[in-house]
Amino acid sequence: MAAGPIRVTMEVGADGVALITIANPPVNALHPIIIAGLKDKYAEAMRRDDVKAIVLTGAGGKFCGGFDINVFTKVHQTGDVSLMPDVSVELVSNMMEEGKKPSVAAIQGLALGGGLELAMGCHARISTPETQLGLPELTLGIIPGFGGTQRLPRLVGLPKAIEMMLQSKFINAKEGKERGFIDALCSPDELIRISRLWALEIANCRKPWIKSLGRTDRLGSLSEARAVLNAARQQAKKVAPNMPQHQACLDVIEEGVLYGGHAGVLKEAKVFKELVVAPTSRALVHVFFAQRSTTKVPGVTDIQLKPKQIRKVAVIGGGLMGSGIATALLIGNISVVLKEVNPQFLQRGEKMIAGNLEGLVKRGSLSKDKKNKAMSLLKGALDYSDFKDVDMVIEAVIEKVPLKQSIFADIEKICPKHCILATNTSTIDLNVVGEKTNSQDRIIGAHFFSPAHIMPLLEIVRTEKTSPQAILDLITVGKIIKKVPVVVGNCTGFAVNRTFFPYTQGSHLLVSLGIDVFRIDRVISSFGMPMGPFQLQDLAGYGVALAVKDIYADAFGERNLDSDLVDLMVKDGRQGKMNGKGYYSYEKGGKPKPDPSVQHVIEEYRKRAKTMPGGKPVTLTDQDILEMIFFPVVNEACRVMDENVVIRASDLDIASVLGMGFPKYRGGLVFWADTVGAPYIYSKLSKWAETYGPFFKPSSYLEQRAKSGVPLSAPSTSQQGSARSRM
Ligand SMILES: C[C@H](O)CC(=O)SCCNC(=O)CCNC(=O)[C@H](O)C(C)(C)COP(=O)(O)OP(=O)(O)OC[C@H]1O[C@@H](n2cnc3c(N)ncnc32)[C@H](O)[C@@H]1OP(=O)(O)O
Repeated sequence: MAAGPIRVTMEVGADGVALITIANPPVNALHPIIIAGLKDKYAEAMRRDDVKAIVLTGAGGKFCGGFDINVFTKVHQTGDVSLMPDVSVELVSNMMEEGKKPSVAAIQGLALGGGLELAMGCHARISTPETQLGLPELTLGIIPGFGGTQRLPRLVGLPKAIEMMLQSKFINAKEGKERGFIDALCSPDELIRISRLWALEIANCRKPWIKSLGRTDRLGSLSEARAVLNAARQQAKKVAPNMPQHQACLDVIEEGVLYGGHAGVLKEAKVFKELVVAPTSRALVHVFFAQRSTTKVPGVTDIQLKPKQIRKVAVIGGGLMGSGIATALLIGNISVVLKEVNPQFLQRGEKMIAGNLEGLVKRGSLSKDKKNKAMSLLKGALDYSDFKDVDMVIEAVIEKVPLKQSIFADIEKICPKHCILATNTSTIDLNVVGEKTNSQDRIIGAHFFSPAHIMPLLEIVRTEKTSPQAILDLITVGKIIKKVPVVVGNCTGFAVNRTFFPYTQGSHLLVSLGIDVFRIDRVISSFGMPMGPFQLQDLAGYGVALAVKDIYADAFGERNLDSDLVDLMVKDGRQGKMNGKGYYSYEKGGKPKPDPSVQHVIEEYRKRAKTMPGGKPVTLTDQDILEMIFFPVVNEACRVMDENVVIRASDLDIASVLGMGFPKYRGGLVFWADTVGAPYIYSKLSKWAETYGPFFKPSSYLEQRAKSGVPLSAPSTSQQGSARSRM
């Protein structure tokens, strides 16, 4: 047993209770050392005559965050599934549940995944009320592997267990108690004492000695179980069509319903081993760690700076973005001054914020009390008098350079010296925004995605002059308001919009070649994007597309595709979802319907584009369509990495997943591209560049990676001193 922070300890009290404690900060993950320690201590406890009963708990106020996910990464790197220790049968079933002495789980903070499965192998569960309980394994592309698929349905009933596993929904211990899953609730101070007494009561037959796996009372009749499972299968087919773990989890649950818990546990172990090496698990485990590494920023988070407290933020502009940003800050308990130019606009902004908060209450993600508290932190303003003590300003006005420049010149004079001056611009160069100030070190981009109170990504844009303190402070605010911050360099479109500019343009090029708009959308949605590029354009509104057109043309030169499709749409009286008329037609409350009357606009576009070889539509497979849209995006991602706009490739994976809805189960854009392979992408792009022009021309980064066989995601050896670095 390791002597360091990773260890399992056992103390036997005079009462005859052995207290076994898991210690592996920060979440007591079940590292193989912990598993070995648990087996060791359980064996000892069973052997010793002075031990009558066992209490299992976690150190530092947390029970356990589940099996150590780092081990999955090792399995993925080596392909060696034997790195997974046998826990399900050997430890949980044989040593704990079937052990000759009773075990009680003393739960605090969280019991997730393998942690909750250990608790379910105990004969009773005592918990503090707010403890989070859940089996989130499916989010990692696997299923619970320590018996959870069998014990959870037996403890909370089939429908609730399926919801908790398939949707990875947590419940708190209070709800667990109502469902009979948790035996008693108590305060943290009382937890161990009460758990010890409970364990002794079981040992003395004064409380029931319950083995979860043998229970059937909560499973319902066979026909009821079948109906629940079938409904869940249909639902999974709809919401997770490309993810094998959902159907696999239901199959394993069904095995246990039909043939008993033990048979279910055996099938679970087999299926778990198959899934853990499958591509979905590789991708999702990659995303888990990638998401947590975005806030590790060299030169910022590793130089012992302390984040300043941000208590009050001014948001300039109460439009869609400004009010969304204000909403996110208010929910995070940060006071907001919302500044507008006239009372009408201010009122509209305040109304939008109230509406956003109300929407969250309706969805059940915000309590009424919290909504009222949030509203009480909001103050409207028509001038800068309330800016004297703000810690941060976020400007969210329309994308006009002179307007932004004059705002920044004004706020520099009024705000305190420590105040961070942030802009929510999605395209304009930050050096231009701050040109008329002497505060370049405090100027930073806080690029939220719409709707800002819901979308999880916060792109933090730094220039060469932005101070590490300003970056750290914005990262900290981002975390407080539950966003995933990704720090990127300053360039046109920053990381997300720049990488994805060919996404829309590629879809236009395909249309000009004669491919049907709705087929393109279907292919892209079946790949896993939330919607296709045309539906997305309808949703975003054509204003954005028109506003960035010239900016992209200037910045991207010959690889920019000049398309007038949107201009023609506008000329035809279409504004997308906004006026109910785009590529699709929209009725209130209804689903978007492909609009056949858009065809004449498309025909006109094709006539003008003259891209079809010999004037005839080209024939493409669905795979061609997918590749012709995504490979140019990967190509731009290569340039973004080459210029160090992102710190690491995995930041672009997270930005693509959270900012664009790239399917998480494909690991993000660059991870996916590496599974396809740089040589293949390079050869395809080269061929298309010859046929269709420079839009497809491979970047030198892609060419070099394709020829050297080095993955796209591997850090470049010359990264530090790159002359083109944007950091
Ligand atoms: C066989 C079994 O059925 C299989 C399993 O048990 S699979 C594992 C199931 N468990 C999970 O999926 C839980 C994963 N963890 C989480 O959801 C969240 O980390 C949490 C809710 C526990 C805590 O969240 P939060 O407080 O925001 O902290 P967060 O930044 O996520 O995590 C803190 C650190 O713990 C690490 N960590 C959390 N859970 C971990 C785990 N199960 N294994 C390894 N490391 C873990 C994180 O990587 C992070 O490390 P870092 O500081 O070096 O970046």
